Amino acid sequence: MTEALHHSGDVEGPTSGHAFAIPMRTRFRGTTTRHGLLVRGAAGWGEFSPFPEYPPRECSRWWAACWEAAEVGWPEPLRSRVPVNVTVPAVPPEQAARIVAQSGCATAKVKVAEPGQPEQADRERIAAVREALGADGNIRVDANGAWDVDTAVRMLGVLDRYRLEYVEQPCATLEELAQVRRRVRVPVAADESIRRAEDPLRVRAAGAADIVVLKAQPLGGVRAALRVAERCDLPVVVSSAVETSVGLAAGVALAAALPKLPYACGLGTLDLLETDVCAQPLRVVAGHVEVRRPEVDRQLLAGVEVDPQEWLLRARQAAVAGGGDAVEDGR
Ligand SMILES: O=C(O)CCC(=O)C1=CC=C[C@@H](O)[C@@H]1C(=O)O
Ligand SMILES: [Mg+2]
Repeated sequence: MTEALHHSGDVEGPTSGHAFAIPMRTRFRGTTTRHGLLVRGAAGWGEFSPFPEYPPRECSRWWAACWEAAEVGWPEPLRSRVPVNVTVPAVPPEQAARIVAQSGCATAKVKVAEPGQPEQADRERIAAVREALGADGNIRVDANGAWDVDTAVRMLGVLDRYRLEYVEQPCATLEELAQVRRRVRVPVAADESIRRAEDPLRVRAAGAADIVVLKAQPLGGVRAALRVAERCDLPVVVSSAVETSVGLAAGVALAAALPKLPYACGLGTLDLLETDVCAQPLRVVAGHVEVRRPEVDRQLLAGVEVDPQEWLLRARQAAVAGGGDAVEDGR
């Protein structure tokens, strides 16, 4: 595919691109289809795939990441492969155990506090994951900010019987994270408080986290995420935004460029999608993902392609809302 990214500069966004709709193997983050836009620029393919409810101002960082991938490229890698965790959605215990057993990963990140599910479902899922991982495996849980402080303290007391590596975003606000940190043994990782914040750096001043979750697309690209890591000066873990191999390649480039990688990365999410747009997808092999940049396969893309107009408009609105951040963030 040879077309370049047709755009009137990064401040006005793309005039051409390929929108996709890919079914998911299991419901994750409240959806069963992953949507987004792929654009081809001088440096390669970029993915713009903010979640549907995000407003243009928040999507501006997602556009900056896409622009960096398509027009600028990424920093040189420090490693040739990155360790990854398996991602376990809010599924029944038997299915959770199967996902872990088939993954080849030594670390599992398990969704808990799923809206509409009883607390017992979390206890059963974590018990099954511990059984499947064995005593030496690492288990981290992600509540996506759904608990209040008292519920977080109580639930972490129960779930830590299975020995938790850390809890991701137990509550919604920095203040609540800081309160939970003072009351539980389990380390606290900030995710939404980083990627959805006007100022991701407030997390350190608030004493709200032991660990910072870095997602390349939501933070504005690889270089922007590296700057957040440097300024937060806390241990970091890289995680995806459940992208195709195009978007995942940015997360892999981020994990490859970090000086230290103390935690397995949440970059094994291609398995959540029924299919991909690359003939050599960034799949997990022996608990790792290779550091490389897969090419888009035209036939695979055609199989999931949808009308791009809505997504081109969304990307242009994000670019305008960013007002040129892409240039600053992308270089
Ligand atoms: O970190 C992982 O294991 C996979 C990525 C992942 O869990 C998420 C990706 C994007 C949004 C959320 O649904 C979720 C997260 O909160 O980290
Ligand atoms: Mg999270």
